[in-house]
Amino acid sequence: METTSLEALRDEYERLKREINYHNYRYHVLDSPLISDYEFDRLMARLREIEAAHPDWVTPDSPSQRSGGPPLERFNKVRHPRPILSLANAFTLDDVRAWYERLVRLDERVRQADFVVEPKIDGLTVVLHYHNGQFVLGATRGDGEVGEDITANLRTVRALPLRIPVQESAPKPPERLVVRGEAFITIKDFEELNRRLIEAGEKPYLNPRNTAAGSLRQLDPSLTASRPLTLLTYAIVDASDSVPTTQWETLQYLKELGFPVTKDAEYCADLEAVLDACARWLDKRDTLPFEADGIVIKINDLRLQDSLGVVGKDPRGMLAFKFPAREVSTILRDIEVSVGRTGVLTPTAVLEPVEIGGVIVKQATLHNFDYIAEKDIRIGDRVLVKRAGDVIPYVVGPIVEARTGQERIFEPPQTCPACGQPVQHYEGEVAWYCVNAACPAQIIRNVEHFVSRSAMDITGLGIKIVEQLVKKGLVHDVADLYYLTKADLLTLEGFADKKADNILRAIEASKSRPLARLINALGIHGVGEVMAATLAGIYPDLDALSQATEEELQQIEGIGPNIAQSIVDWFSRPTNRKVLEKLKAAGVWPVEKKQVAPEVPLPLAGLTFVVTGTLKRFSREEVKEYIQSHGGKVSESVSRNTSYLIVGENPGSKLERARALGVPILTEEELIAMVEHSSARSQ
Ligand SMILES: NC(=O)c1ccc[n+]([C@@H]2O[C@H](COP(=O)([O-])OP(=O)(O)OC[C@H]3O[C@@H](n4cnc5c(N)ncnc54)[C@H](O)[C@@H]3O)[C@@H](O)[C@H]2O)c1
Ligand SMILES: [Zn+2]
Repeated sequence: METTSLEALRDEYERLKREINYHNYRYHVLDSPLISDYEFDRLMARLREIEAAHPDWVTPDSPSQRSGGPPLERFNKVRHPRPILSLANAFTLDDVRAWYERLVRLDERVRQADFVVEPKIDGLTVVLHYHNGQFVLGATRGDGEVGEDITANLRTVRALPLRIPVQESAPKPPERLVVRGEAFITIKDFEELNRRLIEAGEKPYLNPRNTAAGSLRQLDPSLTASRPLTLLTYAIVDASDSVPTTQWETLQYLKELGFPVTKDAEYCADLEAVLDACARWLDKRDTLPFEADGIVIKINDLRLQDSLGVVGKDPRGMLAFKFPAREVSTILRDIEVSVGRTGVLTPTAVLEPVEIGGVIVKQATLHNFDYIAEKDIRIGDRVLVKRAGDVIPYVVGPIVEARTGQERIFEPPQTCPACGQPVQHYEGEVAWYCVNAACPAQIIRNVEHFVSRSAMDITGLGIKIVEQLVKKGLVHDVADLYYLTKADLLTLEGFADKKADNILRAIEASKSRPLARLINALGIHGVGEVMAATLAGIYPDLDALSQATEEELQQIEGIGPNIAQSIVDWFSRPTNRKVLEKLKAAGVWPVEKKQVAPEVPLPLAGLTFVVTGTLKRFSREEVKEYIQSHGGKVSESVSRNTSYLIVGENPGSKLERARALGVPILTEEELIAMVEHSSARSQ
């Protein structure tokens, strides 16, 4: 090697050591990492590569020679009875085979060895001391030799037995027993914790691991107690009496004593079984209730394992097989907003391209504008991006500690990115909408809805044809359908005389549809079939409807302030008015004879309703307004005072509760029937 490149390598090595030591400090001491574990592991892998080529460069202060971080000053120190070691990593099945081959060369007995594989819980190592069955001391790993005394905090962890054996019938433990385990937060509890924080207007946590670590290292145990920490144990560090000599028996033994032990450990008779388990676990990882970053492969015979010794901080007889990365950090360059087919504005993260689990990711979802605000995600932030299974990559949140001050707060746009028209927000909904009937981003869907069975019912105009019409520029809004000529249609793929004639005839026939269908066909937010029929019963034509005020509309049964606002807003938009003019000019202008609505007592007066699941004819907002306008009350939760539960598709836990309380259950059809029946009766 030339001297210059050797010097450069040496520089890189020194730089890496500094960088890794800094990230170790952020992760282990501050519980506040700046990069993802995946990126950290890559730095470590590079360091090891250099050290393998230049063993003479390695000094005791190299991160490869140390485990964890030094204990914090504010805690009492605990010297571990034996070093609390780390694990070497494998990223491929070949790495696992190579590990095995190395061991066999070192000790022939490994050829006969059996193994245990366990999920590698992404939490915090804890070392638990028991004296005469009493929990007397609990420590963090610290630097592997000396940890922090967090006994008071660990006492608040419910899964930790304060006295063993938990069951009288179990064997009596040795007088002194030191057990190693992992403290962590389950994915479900973590999400629940974040949900509560967001509700309270506080900032959510970024990941379960650092939340668990931070929670256990609080000076105030009552803070720890308020966090949903749990525990799994997997090893005996030290004992004053004889204890099992295999890993498999150790797990059974710990369980007998009353310690929490994973249900997912597997016994493997040989290397083939281990490799098979590694492959299976790549899918199985998602079934775990906690985050796991891999599985740990352990030689079952603990004496053999011990005799193989340690390299740096890693015992030779164990290996971590790491799952492909799912979370990587990168820079959020920009936030782009697009409008979907339903008119919903959706923000997308434009990322500095980054590899996650073998795929280059350049974009990720940010869900909606509320999400960006709740997580305080800013343009220019270093963000964590997650890509798991088939899920579209999404931004987990910003790494606030990495901010430079150059980040920009994102403001949701006031206008639609596709058509430039002002966007609309509805009370109680997260989304922002473009409600322009001529918005190019929504035209295909608008036309599809317009021609559908429950709207203008234009038979033969399927999705493929609608797409062609829009793409060829023959249709810019729904009114254009009535200006199509036979010549236009014949330019479409697969069209001959007869097909064109049929479609023109169907379009012509739709002109005589009743007003209710036309109102439904316009696709006004919050106005479905039921509401359209109500409106058509009151207003003779679209001119009359377009002049209705919000106050006036709110007098109508089934219409509350949101839908009233949505209707008035729709008719006030110049682009939508133009569509109406074109419809009128084409003769699509049904007129209803006006009925005089008699005074009727409200049919749902005195009743309280709760709704669960997705309804077919109403949105949540609509059904609420429908019930309220008919005199009923709507409540969020089922109680003894609930008169009826309205059930849609995929109902939630409210259904079980209603059944338990004997609350009668209705479908939405039954609700409508109830209203109409009692209206008819009272007339
Ligand atoms: N993002 C960062 O800046 C940063 C910095 C430092 C370290 N890290 C991360 O921290 C980890 C390195 O820490 P490490 O030295 O503890 O190594 P490790 O996490 O790779 O492996 C060892 C640890 O695995 C845990 N473990 C979980 N389940 C186990 C089981 N069933 N059997 C045995 N052990 C089990 C133990 O706590 C043990 O300490 C890596 O994941 C690394 O990416 C990240
Ligand atoms: Zn638009």
